[in-house]
Amino acid sequence: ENPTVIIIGAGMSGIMAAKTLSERGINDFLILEASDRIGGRMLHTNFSGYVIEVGANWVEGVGGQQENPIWTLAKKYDLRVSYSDYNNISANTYNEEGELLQLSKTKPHFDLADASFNYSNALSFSLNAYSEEDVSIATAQRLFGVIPTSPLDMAIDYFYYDFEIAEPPRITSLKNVLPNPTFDYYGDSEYFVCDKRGYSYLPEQLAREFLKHDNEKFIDSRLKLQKVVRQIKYSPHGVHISTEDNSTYHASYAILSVSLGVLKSRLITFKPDLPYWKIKTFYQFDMSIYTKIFLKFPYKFWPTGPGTEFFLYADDKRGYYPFWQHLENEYPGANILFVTVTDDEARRIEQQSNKVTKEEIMEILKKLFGEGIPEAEDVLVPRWWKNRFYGGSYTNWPIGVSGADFDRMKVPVGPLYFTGEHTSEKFNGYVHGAYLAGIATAETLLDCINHGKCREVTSDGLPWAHQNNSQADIQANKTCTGVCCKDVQQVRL
Ligand SMILES: Cc1cc2nc3c(=O)[nH]c(=O)nc-3n(C[C@H](O)[C@H](O)[C@H](O)COP(=O)(O)OP(=O)(O)OC[C@H]3O[C@@H](n4cnc5c(N)ncnc54)[C@H](O)[C@@H]3O)c2cc1C
Repeated sequence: ENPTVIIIGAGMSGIMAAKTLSERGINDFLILEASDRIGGRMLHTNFSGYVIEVGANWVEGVGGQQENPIWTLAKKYDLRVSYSDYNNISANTYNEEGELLQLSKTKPHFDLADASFNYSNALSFSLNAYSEEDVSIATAQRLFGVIPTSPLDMAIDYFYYDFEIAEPPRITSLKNVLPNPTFDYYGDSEYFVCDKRGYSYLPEQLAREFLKHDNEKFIDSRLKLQKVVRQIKYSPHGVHISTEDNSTYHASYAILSVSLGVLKSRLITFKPDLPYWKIKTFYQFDMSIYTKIFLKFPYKFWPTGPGTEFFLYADDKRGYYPFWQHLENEYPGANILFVTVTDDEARRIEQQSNKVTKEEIMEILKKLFGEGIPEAEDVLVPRWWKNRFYGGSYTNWPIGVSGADFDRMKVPVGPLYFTGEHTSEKFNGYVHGAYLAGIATAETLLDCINHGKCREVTSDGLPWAHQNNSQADIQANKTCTGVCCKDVQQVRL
């Protein structure tokens, strides 16, 4: 039968949207998920006998005044985690020749990066306080007076920025990315998930709270797996959704939780086309690529013990296999290393064979640990960018996108509601962002269904409530930039 709401995607945000609807009395919903599982970018696999996380790995932002809701869940479900201590990275840094650098050599460079980072955070506050225009993080570094150019400084710079946000400082918004609200709100600590059940155990458990299941699997007809949505027809009367296997579904509303990478692609066509302002916003925002390449060796040849978990390699080329981690703390005896690459390097690596990638990696490891090291027995190279259900790893806020632009990301278009990590203004890119976005989008829709409070937008896609303008200002059409405030249309007709 025709449900009230169809939710597209069963990642963290889609599950939270459905759960929120269910808790608030809307039980006639349908979840259409392209893959054969719940969790989306929370994805684990078995690699040489060990469960590793191919997608989201850390609960990020722990130990602050407010508790990260994902940390609350991790505790509730007793998720196995390991504290990530990055403090010793300056003692584990190798130069371009593969030489382990003395702390006395690296410390001044890390101290300078720290000072630059603090300056950039302070500058961001002042830009925000005075509503000044946004600049990139790289511009802040120039204003500070230090631009990382040596291999060592570029590697440290990579560790400070790219390793977290997966894109370089020159394209990242200072105003919206620093200080990172995740650490600002929830605390500085990060915990690495290393649980046999996988990180996706959390969205699965959340789904079990409202979907029928037996011990093994979900048996609720409202969850349909392997349903790839290809077309959405929408009108004031509702939505008609077609999937790749030629099924069609009808509902009054749809919540799209697919990634920004999918929205940028042509996987789903809309009839009529989405408005220009909506599509432009999707294209303006960045879907970054963050790739963890796992390698299994017959024995370990890298340092282990306290303070060795992470190491940095400073190649001449910025971002060339820079950040490494061993899994001895989590899985003693696993003999697994992984290296993280992002952005252009991740894109390049996705397009070459695993054999070539392995050769490139072995060349670096031989430089660091000697020619006598054994060959990797197994290598895993995830391809998030090429995967049509993701089109990248997670979003990053680039310069040139204002808060008003961002509001257009989540604003509904008629009966189509949007959720997902990319719609979380403060926590985009994170699991907790997806979790909170799912709840927020469902609540917006509930306001419309239950109270007739449906979002109004201007013809330019700005939510009507966006500007806290006085009525007089609105009438004088003063404070709306580039948009006529009077030109309001009720999208849900
Ligand atoms: C490599 C990597 C590392 C990360 N590391 C971290 C980390 O350490 N900590 C952290 O907090 N976050 C991390 N993240 C980000 C985090 O995983 C995401 O922010 C979060 O999981 C996104 O959830 P979502 O529900 O918004 O989207 P998704 O998880 O992408 O869910 C969307 C769902 O829609 C489905 N779908 C797509 N297209 C269609 C279609 N046409 N029809 C039907 N269904 C469709 C997808 O299969 C998917 O299940 C990482 C992500 C990646 C990829």
